[in-house]
Amino acid sequence: MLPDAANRATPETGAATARRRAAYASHAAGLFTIIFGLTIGVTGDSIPLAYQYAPLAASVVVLGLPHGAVDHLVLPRSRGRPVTSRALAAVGGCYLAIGGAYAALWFVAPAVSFALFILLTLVHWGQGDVYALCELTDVSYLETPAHKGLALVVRGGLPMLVPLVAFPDQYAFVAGTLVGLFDPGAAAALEGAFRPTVRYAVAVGFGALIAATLALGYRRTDALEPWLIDAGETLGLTAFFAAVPPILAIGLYFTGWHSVRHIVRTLLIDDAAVAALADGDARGAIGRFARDAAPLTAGSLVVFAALAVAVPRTPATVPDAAALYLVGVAVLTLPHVVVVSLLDLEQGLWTAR
Ligand SMILES: CC1=C(/C=C/C(C)=C/C=C/C(C)=C/C=O)C(C)(C)CCC1
Ligand SMILES: [Fe+2]
Repeated sequence: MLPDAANRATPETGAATARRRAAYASHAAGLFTIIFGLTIGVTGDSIPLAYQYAPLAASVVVLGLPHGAVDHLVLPRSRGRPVTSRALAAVGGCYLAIGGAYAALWFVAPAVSFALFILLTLVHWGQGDVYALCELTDVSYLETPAHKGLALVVRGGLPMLVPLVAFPDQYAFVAGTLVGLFDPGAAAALEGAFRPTVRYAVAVGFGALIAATLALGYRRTDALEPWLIDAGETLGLTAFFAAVPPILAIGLYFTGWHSVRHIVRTLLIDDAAVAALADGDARGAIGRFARDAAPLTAGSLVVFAALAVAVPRTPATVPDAAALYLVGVAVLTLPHVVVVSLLDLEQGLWTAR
C-alpha cells in the first residue's frame, strides 16, 4: 500500500476505493448486528425458542453457508491464477478427506467432537476478525504473530466463551441436542464445563485477557481511531453475547458478522467484483458472489441430507433439526478453516510486518 503522504498526493485507485467501500459495508453490518441483537435480545426470554433459531435457519441460504461455498475459488484468485480443474480437485479432496474424518468422529466420540467444534469455531471466527482488523479496520498495532494470536483468542472467544458464562443452561441445551443425535448419554461428559466454578474462572480469566489485549493495543497504536473501532467492537460484542440469548446471538453473528466479513474478503480478491465496487455497483459485486456460491451452497445440502439419514436418532423437532445443521456446519468448517488458513498465509496476514 502507498504511504500516507503519497496517498494524499495521488487520486485513490479503483482497488483502494473498492477496499474502503467494502470495509465500510462490513463495519456497518457489524454495528447493525450488535444494535439489532441488543434491541430484540433484551426482550430476552419472551422470544419463543423456535423464533430464536430463525437467523440460524436463514443462514442455510443467506450469507452463512454461502460464505464458505466459494472456497474452491479463493486460493487461485488470491494468487492471480485461473481456476483449474486441478485446483478444484484439491479443494474437493480436502473437503472429502478432512470433513469425512471429522464426520466419522462425531459418530464415534460425539462429546469430544462437540468440544472440538467449539475450539474450531473459536479459532476460525478469531482468524476472520484478525483479517478484518488488519485489512479492513487498518489497525497498526497487530504487528507480531503473538499479538495477532491474542486478538484471535479474544475475538473468537467472545462468541464461544461469553455465552458459556452468561447462559449456561441454553449452552448445555444446545450441546445436548448436538451430542444427543448420536448418543443421548454422552452429553453427561460435558457437564463439568457448566459448573459455576468453571464459569467464574472463564469469566475472570477471559475478562482479564480482553482488558490486557485492549491495553496492549492502546499502548502500541499510532492512531486513535482504529483502536477505538477495535475496542468498540470488542466491548459491543461482549455486551451482545452477555445479553442476547445465545441461539439467537450466534445466528445473528454468524450471518451479519463473520460471513459478511469473509464475503467482503472474497470480493476483494475477485478482479471483476473489485471493478464493480470501485464503480459503486455493489449489486453487481454481490450478484457475482451469489452466482459463485450458489452451486456449492446447494451441494452442501447433500451433506445435511446424508447426515440426517445416517444419525441414529432422526431429528423431529426444531432444536434437533438445528443440531443436525450445526453438525453439518462443523464438518464443513474444518476443511473451510484449512482453505482460509492457506488464504491467510497467501495474503501474508500472519507474517510480522
Ligand atoms: C448455536 C449455539 C452454540 C454454538 C454454535 C457454533 C459452535 C456455531 C459454529 C458455526 C460455525 C463454525 C460457522 C462457520 O463459520 C453455542 C455456543 C453452543 C451456544 C448456544 C447456541
Ligand atoms: Fe468462515
